[in-house]
Amino acid sequence: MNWGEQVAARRQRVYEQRPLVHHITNLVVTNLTANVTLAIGASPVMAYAREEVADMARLAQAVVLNMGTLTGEVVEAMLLAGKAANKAGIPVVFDPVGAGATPFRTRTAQRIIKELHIDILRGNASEIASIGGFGGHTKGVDAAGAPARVADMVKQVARDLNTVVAVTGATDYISDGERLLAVDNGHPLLTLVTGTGCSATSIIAAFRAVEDDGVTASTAALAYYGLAAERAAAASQGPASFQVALLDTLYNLAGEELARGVKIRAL
Ligand SMILES: Nc1ncnc2c1ncn2[C@@H]1O[C@H](COP(=O)(O)OP(=O)(O)O)[C@@H](O)[C@H]1O
Ligand SMILES: Cc1ncsc1CCOP(=O)(O)O
Ligand SMILES: [Mg+2]
Repeated sequence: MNWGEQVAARRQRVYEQRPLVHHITNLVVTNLTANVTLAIGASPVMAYAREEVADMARLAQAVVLNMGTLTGEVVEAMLLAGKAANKAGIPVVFDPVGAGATPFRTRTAQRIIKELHIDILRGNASEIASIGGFGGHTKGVDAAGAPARVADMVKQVARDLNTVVAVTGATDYISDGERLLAVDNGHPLLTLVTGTGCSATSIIAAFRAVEDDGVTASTAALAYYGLAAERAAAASQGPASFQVALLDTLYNLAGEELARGVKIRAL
């Protein structure tokens, strides 16, 4: 099977299996990421209370931990959910939003990675640079300083942390420390809608729920998402119509059309 066919097959699996994705996410993107998860055929649930996060995580087929609007209570909830998921063998996908911007965020990202088994770490280049000790700085939640050779950094951080790392940007890079893949799909309008990185993480989690290999799941999810963005941009006048078109395109994009449009390179 070529990459295009593999992407279409994973997208079809999500649609058929409708995995439940438990999110502990941020106040900004809660609605968008729930709708993105529904549009691709999966099922979102957002639950934050320390009293229930472990139970909810055990019901899910994947867990998203997203530290976008962090509080002390959210950190405790993420650790409880993550530990329950780890114990039950449910994949955990971590989005370290804003790591490198403040000491609290950087410290929390390190703590989550240390105390939990993270299946996939997805962030922008400066968030991952900060976690991996590659310097750089994060401007709020947006990528700012990052090393020149992002691809090398991704592979090195994946190796150091013994996990799958997916770094997004104009080109996305995915590695488990051995394999290294690049995805060239995407559109600059994605940077003008808040929550599009968080949505990438949600789609990766849904794909990981139906695909045990984290590199394949992340690569397929990002190619599908990036191609949907290209198609949506072609039918949009600006960020607002783009956000609406993106949900519609994610819902409709599948099969041959998806398989033909993906741009994936092995490095
Ligand atoms: N300049 C760009 N051109 C095309 N696609 C992009 C560009 N920048 C980011 N993307 C895409 O936008 C999505 C969100 O990525 P990114 O902006 O890096 O995340 P975050 O919002 O967490 O910083 C990803 O799917 C990525 O491929
Ligand atoms: C703007 C903002 N502030 C805290 S979380 C958040 C959303 C970040 O979403 P994304 O990383 O997907 O752009
Ligand atoms: Mg982000």
